[in-house]
Formats: sequence, structure tokens, C-alpha cells
Amino acid sequence: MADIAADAILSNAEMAAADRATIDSGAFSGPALMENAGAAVAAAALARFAGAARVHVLCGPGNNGGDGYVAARILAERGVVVCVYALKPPRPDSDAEQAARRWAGAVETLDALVPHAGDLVIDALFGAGFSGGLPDPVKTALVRCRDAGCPVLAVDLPSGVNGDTGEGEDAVQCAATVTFYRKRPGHLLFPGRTLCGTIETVDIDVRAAEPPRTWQNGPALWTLPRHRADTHKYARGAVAVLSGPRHGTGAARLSAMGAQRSGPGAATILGHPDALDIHAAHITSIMLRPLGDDPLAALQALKGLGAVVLGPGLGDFALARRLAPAILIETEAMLVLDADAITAFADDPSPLFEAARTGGAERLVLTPHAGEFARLFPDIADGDGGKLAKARQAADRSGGIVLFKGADTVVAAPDGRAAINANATAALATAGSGDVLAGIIAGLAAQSMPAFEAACAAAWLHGEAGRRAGSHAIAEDIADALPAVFGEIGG
Ligand SMILES: NC(=O)C1=CN([C@@H]2O[C@H](COP(=O)(O)OP(=O)(O)OC[C@H]3O[C@@H](n4cnc5c(N)ncnc54)[C@H](OP(=O)(O)O)[C@@H]3O)[C@@H](O)[C@H]2O)[C@@H](O)CC1
Ligand SMILES: Nc1ncnc2c1ncn2[C@@H]1O[C@H](COP(=O)(O)OP(=O)(O)O)[C@@H](O)[C@H]1O
Ligand SMILES: [K+]
Repeated sequence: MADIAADAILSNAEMAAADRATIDSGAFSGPALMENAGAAVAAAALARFAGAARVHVLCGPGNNGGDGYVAARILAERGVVVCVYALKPPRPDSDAEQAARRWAGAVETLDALVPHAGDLVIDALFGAGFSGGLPDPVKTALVRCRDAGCPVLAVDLPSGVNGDTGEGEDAVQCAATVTFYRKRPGHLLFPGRTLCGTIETVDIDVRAAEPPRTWQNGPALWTLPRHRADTHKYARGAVAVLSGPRHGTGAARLSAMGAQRSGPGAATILGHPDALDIHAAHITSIMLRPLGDDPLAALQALKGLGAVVLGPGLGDFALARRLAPAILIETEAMLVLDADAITAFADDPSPLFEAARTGGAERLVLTPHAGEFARLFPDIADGDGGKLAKARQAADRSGGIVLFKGADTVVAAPDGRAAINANATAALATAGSGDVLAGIIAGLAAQSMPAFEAACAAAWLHGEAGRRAGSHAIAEDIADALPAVFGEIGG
């Protein structure tokens, strides 16, 4: 079986399929995989919590509990004082039942659990097989762990966190989580990401059944454009940003600044003359052009146009409704649709989505935050499934790349590929930061980077720039940090 990239993310079902495929291939048995998993948990407990007075292992009825019994046995063999508690006995004839039989000590009910501050709790109640809400005895036990203030080490996932969505309102905050083979979406989506604490991903000899379609976003996922030594500014591609009115020009400037610093040869702001006067007082290397009576013609007149940013601070919904489909159908440029230009299509997105399909080959990138997402895709926003599934549904419907912003930004393509971004910090939660991001996407797309890759790379670079700029950065600082980030990763 071919192995998959280290940054691949598997859903609960994909992980279970990998487990089955590994067992069916004859390479490893279920009990052998469980032994590996439990041994990894025991090793993490010894390495991270060596001074624990006692280790309480809470076991559920499935294989997650099975891993717990294995870890308990190995820790006890190493001389650790271990107490085991079960919610229910393991499922009959399961690997977990075998593992439980090899645990020689007592098994108490969860209500016997009395953890103390110097103890360690190993949470092996539920993992990849969990859905719905936690049973009351589990909630009570987890509250006791929290109140005792002892660290919790989660097996695979903190119990109560849904591996596919990251949802998990009753889960306890864990100090660390040991997961197996590849991460689940719930390790990276909030609140799961926070609840996991430090995540350790260990190889337990599982091999994937299918090629992945979800990844943790990072440089392994895309290749940045490189400039040939003999290039010139038009060969490097050009970005156009549509400006808002005189009293709302800042957002377009921030997009243009993000675009410019992402490597294209030129960035131009187009707007009404009174808005351009304001821009002229602020900027030097960004070009300015009047929008005129025919905005499409003004765009088409730009040499080497590769991407257009439409929306930041735009204010003019009618212009967005007219221009977005025209850009997709009548130009070759990539369209990054953000902010007001997303809201402009809230009542009737079909002309946009039709144009995205007519324009072909992933020419549209939508960059909604949660509020804009709910305006454009109200039924998807209200529906079941987490942020990853919602972003995928939106991409499928729109025919464009959907970059669903937030602390756990998800980028999804109509063909099902998706990436979860995990390097961004709260430094980005500052006005105008999304405008810079839209510009970075356009800057990369103008250099012929495909839309999905451009959106993923932009989200990651934006996150790195935010880190570098520091927790009190403003949007301009995020843009200013970009050249150093590109320099560091060799772009
Ligand atoms: N994949 C791999 O390669 C490997 C995986 N391994 C391990 O297996 C784990 C997955 O095991 P799993 O599939 O048995 O699921 P698990 O998380 O134990 O939960 C299932 C049990 O919980 C129950 N249950 C669910 N929701 C509930 C609720 N709301 N309230 C109450 N009950 C609920 C559910 O009940 P049922 O739905 O069947 O009635 C069932 O009894 C994985 O996380 C990892 O630790 C390793 O051993 C080695 C290799
Ligand atoms: N807590 C956070 N951690 C990481 N990134 C964040 C956080 N909050 C916001 N962001 C990112 O900051 C940007 C904010 O964009 P947006 O909401 O459009 O703001 P604006 O319209 O002011 O530019 C998005 O890229 C979003 O993903
Ligand atoms: K668990």
C-alpha cells in the first residue's frame, strides 16, 4: 500500500478505512495496531508526565478504550501506580475486549474516580468513533478531572471532540493528545484544536486506503512562483484592485499592498477620480487608473492582467454584481471576491456561480468570513457538519475556491480538495487583515499559480506574516512583513 503525505488529514471514516485496509492486507492485525497505539500513549505519559503520583486511565467501550487498557498494562509493568475505570465493558469479541483481558488489575466504574492535582488522567473514553453528546457519567468524570487540576492526556482525541468537525463543548481541556498515523480535521478545527493541547502524531504501522483529499496547509502543499532571471514586470503578472469611494479607500490600498508584496510585476488601483486623489496622497509604487464609464474595459486595458480583487471597501453592490460575472466570462484573469462583493450576491448568487462555471478552471476565489459565508450560503451555514464540510459544499455549489476565513481558515476546491490552515495567530484579527489576504491571493494568482494553491499559499503566508509582525500588528504591518516571509521560505 502506498503511503500518503505526512500533512494529509483523514476523516474518522477514512482513518477507520485505513485501519481496515491495513488489517485486511495482512500486514498487521487489529490487536497489533492497538498494542502499538497503547504503547505510544504509555510512552507519551512517561515522557511528558514522569512525576505523576498515579495514573487514572478512563476507558470507553470501543477501540479507544482498548488503547487505554494497553497503555494501563504497559505503565503498570513500568512500575507506575495505575487505576483503571470503565464507562461500560468493551464490546464483546472486539480487540478492545482482548486488551481489557490482558489488564490484570481492577476496573472500577467512573464514579469511583477521585483525581488529585499531582496525578495524570489518560482519557481513553471515546476517539474516532464518537458522535453526538457525552453521556452524563462521562461529563461528571471530566468535570472532576478539571476541578482537580491534574493534566489530562487524550488518546486520539479529547473525548467529546468530534474528529470530523472539531466540535466538542463538553470535552475537558487536555494537556496533550496522542493521535495515530495522521491527524483528523477535529485536531485542527476549533474548539478541538485548543482542547487537544500539544498534539503528538505517532506512526503505528497503519497505511491509508485511499489518496487523501484533505491536508494541513503548509509549504509542502504548493510551490511558490519563481522569477526567471530574464523576467520583466509584465511577465511577472499584474493585479488590479477595485477601489471604494472617497471615504473608503483604505481597504483597496491594503489589498494592493498585499498583492504587490507577493511578487507580481505591478498592482493598479482602479476607482473614481475623487477616490484616486486620496490614494495618490498615500502611495507611490501602486498605479492608479480611473474606472470610467466602462469598468470592464478599464480592466482589460491593463497590461498583463492576471488577477482582480473585487470587494474590499467597495461599497457599490451594483458594480460588483455587474463586474464579477463579466470578469469571469470576458477576461482570463482570476477573480478574488471578498467583503462587499460577496454580500452583493447574497440575494441571488446564481449569476456569479454560473459565470464561475462558464469561466472555467477554478477562476474564482471567494474569501468569506463567517458572516459573509452565512449571507452567500445561508442553508449550508445553518446545516450540519463542521467548517470543513461547509467549505466543501460551498465550493461545490459555487464552482470556485472557497477560503472560509477565521482562526481555523479552511480552503476548499470544487473537486473536493481541502486544506486547513493552522499557522495563523490572533495577530491577524485586526481590521484590514482580510484585505491584505485577498491581495496576496491575487498577487500569487497573477503569477499563474492555480487558484487552490494560491489561496492555500496566501493563507499560510498571511499567517506567517502575522506571526512575524507580532501580536500588536496592524494590517499594514502584516503586508510589510511579507517580503521577509517570502525570503525565509525561498519564494
Ligand atoms: N483507526 C486506527 O487505525 C486505529 C484506531 N485505534 C483506536 O480506535 C479508536 C476508534 O475506535 P472505535 O471505532 O471503536 O470508536 P471509539 O472512539 O472507541 O468509540 C466507539 C464506542 O463509543 C460509543 N459511542 C460513540 N458515541 C457515543 C456517545 N455520544 N455516547 C455514548 N457512546 C458513544 C460507540 O457506541 P455505538 O455507537 O457503537 O453504540 C462505541 O461503543 C480510535 O480513536 C483509536 O483510539 C487504535 O486502536 C489502533 C488503530
Ligand atoms: N483568531 C485568529 N487567529 C488566526 N487568524 C485569524 C483570527 N481571527 C481572524 N483571523 C484572520 O484574519 C483575517 C480577517 O479578515 P476579515 O474578517 O475579512 O477582516 P477585515 O475585513 O477587517 O480585513 C482572516 O484572514 C482571518 O482568517
Ligand atoms: K479519547
